[in-house]
Amino acid sequence: LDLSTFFLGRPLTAPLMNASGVWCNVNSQLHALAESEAGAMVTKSCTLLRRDGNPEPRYHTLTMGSINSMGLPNEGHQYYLDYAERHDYENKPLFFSVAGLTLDDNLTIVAQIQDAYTPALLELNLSCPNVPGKAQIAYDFDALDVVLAEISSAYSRPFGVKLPPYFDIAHFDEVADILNRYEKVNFITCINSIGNGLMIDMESETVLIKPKQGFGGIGGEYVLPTALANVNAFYQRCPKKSIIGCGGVNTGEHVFMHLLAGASIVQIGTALYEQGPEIFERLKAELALIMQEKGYKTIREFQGKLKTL
Ligand SMILES: O=C(O)c1[nH]c(=O)[nH]c(=O)c1I
Repeated sequence: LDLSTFFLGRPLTAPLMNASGVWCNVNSQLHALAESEAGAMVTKSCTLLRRDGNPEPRYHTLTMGSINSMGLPNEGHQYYLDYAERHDYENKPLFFSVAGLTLDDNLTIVAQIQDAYTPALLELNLSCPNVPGKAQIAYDFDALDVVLAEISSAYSRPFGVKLPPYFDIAHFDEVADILNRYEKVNFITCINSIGNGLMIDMESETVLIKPKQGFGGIGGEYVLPTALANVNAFYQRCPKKSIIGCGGVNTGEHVFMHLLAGASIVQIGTALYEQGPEIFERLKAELALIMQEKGYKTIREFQGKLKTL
């Protein structure tokens, strides 16, 4: 059974990786991912300088997922550049997530990635929902266009964007039109958490997380239908780009659905946070079993081949 899928022309040993922000803040976590069955991995979104992030509690498990308002805690971009220098790229590709607080910060970080000649692939995070006072770039279509134009002219290599979920067909159309004007945008990662949800503790009649009066990004099972829709919407609208699926994956069936909807790689967030990097072995085995039952020898036989009625 060939579980490998191709991404930007390179075969991956498995179509699985972590979602940025989960199990990838510090070297010990990055090392564990490098040693895991994941076919690729991504660093925590970084800012120019180190950040503590929001006050705790800032993550909480929910019955069908998670709520988080981490607030972009990270070790600063140089820390991840240092990791990228040591990473074994023959073992698995590394994605480098960037979420600068300003366009200038993004340009500074991207220039340093460029100068580092690192093989890491840039995943530009345009969808962090949890920095108070910072609206998501990807929900401001003019700002999105400007950022992509600036990064495209400052960065000479292919890169990708991490998008928030959209909920309106007109928005899929408009964002895809913008993305298709940037040929350097080689991949699109859908979705980031569904921003600014709220969950309540019945006993204490209180919110679950401290930042932003309890408002935070929703992940896990709750977001699977929205994630599949965004993967398929951009898969259909951006035929020259690869789609990385993220959102609601906890079983081989969920992985299969993301691949069928058009994803080349599937990222794991909440379930990885809860279960740790052993999850990749389980998901690989579950996907292999599903493929066997369906008579598929390779992922290419069904990838993107979702049928309509
Ligand atoms: O609060 C965070 O650090 C965070 N949390 C998310 O759910 N998505 C993001 O892109 C980020 I940068």
